[in-house]
Amino acid sequence: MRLDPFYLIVDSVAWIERLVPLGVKLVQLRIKDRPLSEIRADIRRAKAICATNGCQLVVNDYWQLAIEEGCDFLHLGQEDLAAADLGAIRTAGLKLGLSTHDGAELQTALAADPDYIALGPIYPTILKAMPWAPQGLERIGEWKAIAGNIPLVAIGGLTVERIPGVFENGADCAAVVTDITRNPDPESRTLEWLKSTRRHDSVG
Ligand SMILES: Cc1ncc(COP(=O)(O)OP(=O)(O)O)c(N)n1
Ligand SMILES: Cc1nc(C(=O)O)sc1CCOP(=O)(O)O
Ligand SMILES: [Mg+2]
Repeated sequence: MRLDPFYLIVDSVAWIERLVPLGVKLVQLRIKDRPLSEIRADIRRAKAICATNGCQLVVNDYWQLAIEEGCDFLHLGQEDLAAADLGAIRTAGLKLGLSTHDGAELQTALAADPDYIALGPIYPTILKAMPWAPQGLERIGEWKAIAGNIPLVAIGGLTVERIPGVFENGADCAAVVTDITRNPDPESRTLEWLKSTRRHDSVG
């Protein structure tokens, strides 16, 4: 499966409305701590915006809502995966991306036959507290050698300046939150990400 090399992750549909029309082709809606009714409404709206803009929407965590709302791509962490009904997810035709942070998690992820594997945090992240030390760039190559044809997403502390390193070490895709959402000019930063990642698109 081909994955766009630029993976934007945001915490509201307002960000999707603002940034996806700039040319983003892969976006994750990662909402935390909001009522289910609001998350459902945001998923519905995000789905419509993404369809209009030819962008792949990935829903984080909320696998039942993703099924009920007819979405087609889901991201789960290891704890999410343990609590989810993988059969129901596959029956619904959802593609599935999985987080990994160590070798055991990579084996668990591979056993679930994912559509991509994410490795992180590559660098320190300010988004959330993480028990794992930064993986560093070399770990990307180790993961790619094991993951083979499964697309590999690098995540955690990535910036425009750090893009070349992750692709040179074997990542297929670079995911980002704060380098864009906490930038004083998120639109311009998104355009910089689009420009810098495009040259790493295996399709061209
Ligand atoms: C592309 C991508 N990679 C990793 C994560 C993290 O997922 P998870 O470990 O479940 O943590 P939360 O994002 O749910 O806090 C991700 N969301 N996306
Ligand atoms: C949500 C998330 N998951 C990670 C993992 O390693 O699984 S790192 C991360 C945060 C990514 O945000 P930023 O680009 O701001 O560092
Ligand atoms: Mg999760």
